[in-house]
Amino acid sequence: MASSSLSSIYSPSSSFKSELKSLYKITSSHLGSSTHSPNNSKSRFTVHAVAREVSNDVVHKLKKENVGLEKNPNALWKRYVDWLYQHKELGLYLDVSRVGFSDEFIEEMEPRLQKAFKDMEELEKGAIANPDERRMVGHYWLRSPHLAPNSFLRLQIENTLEAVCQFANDVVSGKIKTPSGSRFTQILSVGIGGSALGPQFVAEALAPDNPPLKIRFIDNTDPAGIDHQIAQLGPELATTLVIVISKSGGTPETRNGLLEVQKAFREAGLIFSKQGVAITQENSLLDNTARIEGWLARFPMFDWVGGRTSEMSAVGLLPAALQGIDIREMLAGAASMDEANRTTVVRDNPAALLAMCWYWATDGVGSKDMVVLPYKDSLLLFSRYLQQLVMESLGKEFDLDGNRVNQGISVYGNKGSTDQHAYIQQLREGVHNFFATFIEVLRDRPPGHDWELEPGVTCGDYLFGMLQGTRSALYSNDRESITVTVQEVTPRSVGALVALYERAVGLYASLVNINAYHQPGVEAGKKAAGEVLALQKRVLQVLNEASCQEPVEPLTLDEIAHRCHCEDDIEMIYKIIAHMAANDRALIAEGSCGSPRSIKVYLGECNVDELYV
Ligand SMILES: O=P(O)(O)OC[C@H]1O[C@](O)(CO)[C@@H](O)[C@@H]1O
Repeated sequence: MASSSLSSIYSPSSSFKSELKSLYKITSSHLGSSTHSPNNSKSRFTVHAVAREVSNDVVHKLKKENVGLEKNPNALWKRYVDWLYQHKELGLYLDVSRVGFSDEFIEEMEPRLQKAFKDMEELEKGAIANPDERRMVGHYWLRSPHLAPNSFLRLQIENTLEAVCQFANDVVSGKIKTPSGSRFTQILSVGIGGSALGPQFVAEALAPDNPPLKIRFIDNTDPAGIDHQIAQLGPELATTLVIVISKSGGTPETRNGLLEVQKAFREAGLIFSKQGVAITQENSLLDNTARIEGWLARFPMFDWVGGRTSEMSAVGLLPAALQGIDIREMLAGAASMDEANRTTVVRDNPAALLAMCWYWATDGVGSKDMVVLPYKDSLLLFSRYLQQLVMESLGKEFDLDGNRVNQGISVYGNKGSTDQHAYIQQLREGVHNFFATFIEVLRDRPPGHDWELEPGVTCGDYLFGMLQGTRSALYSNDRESITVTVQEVTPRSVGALVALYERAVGLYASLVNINAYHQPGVEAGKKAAGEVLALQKRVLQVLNEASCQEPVEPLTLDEIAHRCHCEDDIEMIYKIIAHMAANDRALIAEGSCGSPRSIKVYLGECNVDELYV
């Protein structure tokens, strides 16, 4: 695992380090001050107060015995080399040396990790790994179809990939044209959550400067946001391929986005169906709509692929291919990473190393947040992508045995070094409630484009220095970090990163005994939103009746609540009225929204048709 060639790259005695001292306040305040002082209470690794006894008894005990992170440079260098994971073919390294796990902890975790490997093996063989929804979990087959548990699934995957490639080629080459006979120039992707975050991340990371088709996203039900995207397209709406992505085919935000886009098409005199593509489960509402309306194309989303792990399905592959991104390379990178992650030797398994470090750092109960800091602009959206992957997978109320555990790990981050000028101050010196993950990219620019902005120093050297400096600065103050290094941002390395984190999440879920593949908590918010909209309809009906009277009868909030038989919902009724008034859909006859008890409301128009509904 240890690479001798890396030692020169990462040499702790590099003279460049001293030059960095002047670069950044936080960095300069500590570099060189690395004396180990086990009795110094400031450097003690304190156990987070909320660590519970559920699954973290081992880590809790071991951390208490651990008096501080290793600070001796020689011992640290040894730890670095001993634990460095390298995937030669992918050019990917994983450094966990700045996480303070002890040998005893490794020993204690070994059987748990072996159990997690076994769970993963069963999952890959087609076990019902999502017991609540009685579903298989097959995102790993998407990049290795031969591993699918039967030939039907294998063919489904292969045929879909073939269809995606064919369709993308035909659109890019101009064989498939717009109704007016010109080439497609833009993609408008409509989807939310896992049906948006992967494509957004990959577009930002990999789309060339001048892609064959440029991509835009509608990932919300914010009317102003939708208007903005459509306005930005302007006359190019006529050459826009609209890809509507929804696994369930019934997500309200996505449906609204579609209806808004279809309206824009009608107003522009365009035929939506000739430019619309659906990616969804067979026979979903969206699938049936697309089929009945005769959309340009439909691609399947499989029951056994979750939204947040769908980047290697048609969801991620079609938009990527249309932007000229080599999707077979993405798949190959993911497949190689999966292969590496199948070893049961923990040290050689990067996903297991990540899961183990998360367990250590968060006491196995999410007591610390994961701050993800890619030092590369094109990887900006990686942290956002990981936020859903990790939090929707691990944030669970109950474990697999029905115990209330309230698990999860919070994820946030944007990019370095930008964030150094925003919140790194708190990370180094403030509340100690996180561990960091640095994502490092060794290649700064394509070959032949670099130049020295100072003698011997390039712009990329500064970025490198900021990363190394921040890592050191955090560590010297007992803040743990993981570093994932890739040579370059390529389709292959991006595929590998996606696969690495998908597997780490799956293994961690086994360690803490939860179902990573369902999301029951999301339903509560969706249900409540539905109830608000139902209440709004009743309020409108009551207001309409009063507004149709001669003379019009403005109503107080109490009167509205009473007539709706919803006295307990008066606060929500007030919010509905305030929202409608702000959008000129309800008129305030007396008082103002600032003093709820004073207002009297009516509708500007009486709708007789609605009176007896
Ligand atoms: O692809 P769909 O079915 O529209 O769902 C979008 C997102 O909504 C969620 O179901 C959560 O509400 C996510 O898991 C999913 O990625």
